[in-house]
Amino acid sequence: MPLDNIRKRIDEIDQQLLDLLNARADMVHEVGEIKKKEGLQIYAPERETALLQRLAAMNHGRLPEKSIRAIYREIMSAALALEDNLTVAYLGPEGTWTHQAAIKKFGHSIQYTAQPNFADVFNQVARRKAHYGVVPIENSTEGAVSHTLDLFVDSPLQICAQVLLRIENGLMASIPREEIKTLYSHPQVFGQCRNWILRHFPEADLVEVSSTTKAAQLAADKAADGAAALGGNLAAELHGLTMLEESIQDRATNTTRFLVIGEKTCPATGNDRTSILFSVHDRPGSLVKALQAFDKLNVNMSKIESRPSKQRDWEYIFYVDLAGHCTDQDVAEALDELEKHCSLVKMFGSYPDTEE
Ligand SMILES: O=C(O)C(=O)C[C@]1(C(=O)O)C=C[C@@H](O)C=C1
Repeated sequence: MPLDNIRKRIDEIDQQLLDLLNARADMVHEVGEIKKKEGLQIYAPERETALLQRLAAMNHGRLPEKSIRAIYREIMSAALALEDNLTVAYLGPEGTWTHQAAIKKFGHSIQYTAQPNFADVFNQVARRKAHYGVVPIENSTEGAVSHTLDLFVDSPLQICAQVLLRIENGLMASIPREEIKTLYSHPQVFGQCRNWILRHFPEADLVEVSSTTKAAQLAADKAADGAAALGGNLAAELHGLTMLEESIQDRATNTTRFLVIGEKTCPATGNDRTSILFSVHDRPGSLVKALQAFDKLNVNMSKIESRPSKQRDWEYIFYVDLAGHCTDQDVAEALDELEKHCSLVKMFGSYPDTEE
């Protein structure tokens, strides 16, 4: 077919697509009205998971699953913006990895509000200034983000979804590599790039700052003093820096898991994860007995962390992730059993155990 004819055909298909997208938007508007009337959550991760799985199974065309997911992420983002002026708080400033994780989960049509620290992300959601919040919880190289864990102890908020993001850090600056004397970055990023720093900049001063975007800003402002930053592409772009070296993290698969927090948790999808915290009585064997609850009911524990309780010295809170949903019979029974051995048990969410 000649090029002009093909383009004419594309124009016709686009017209059909647009009509269909608007027909979908009409239905989404109705869903929004029902949700408002019945006080249901606007964001429905369980529905999104089912929809994406169904589309992947149905798709026999030329488009790869990755592209279908990206297109539908934006279609659902537009839907969320239509149903309500959906607002998501994240650990800012703009350009941080958390910002990128939030966009990966909620797309470009909704509103975002950058917060200066973790506590403010929780507060914005608890005070209903934002519908949801996005915070990092653990990195595959550096481990737990303890600040986030601590905030769950007293928070009424629940986890409703997770996002996994591959973290590719680079060296960015506006000066040549030989002039670099100081490296700015977030402590987690220094941890993720520890060996690379030792190999390439053993003499440099390392200065920890609150975010990679802040680090990029300082690298731009203090270039004359030999400043550079470690962080992602978006932070470099925002502050007009050049990426002098990409992908400098010690592990190529370096990934951070982020959580979406809101007022309610998510219904079961068949592939879920449940996050709880507990503390045990100060008696011999009590931690072992508590953990045996999971073994007894054959519930897989995918993670355990401990943090000081901050109530009494040498008293700890344990954070555990379980495979399954809190409404699954085995998980529910294991939690009942756990309660018998603990001074405190708190469930803070069951959500789809997505791989991205
Ligand atoms: O089905 C819903 O509950 C909707 O709100 C619609 C829709 C969609 O676009 O399909 C939009 C957002 C939700 O997170 C899930 C699905």
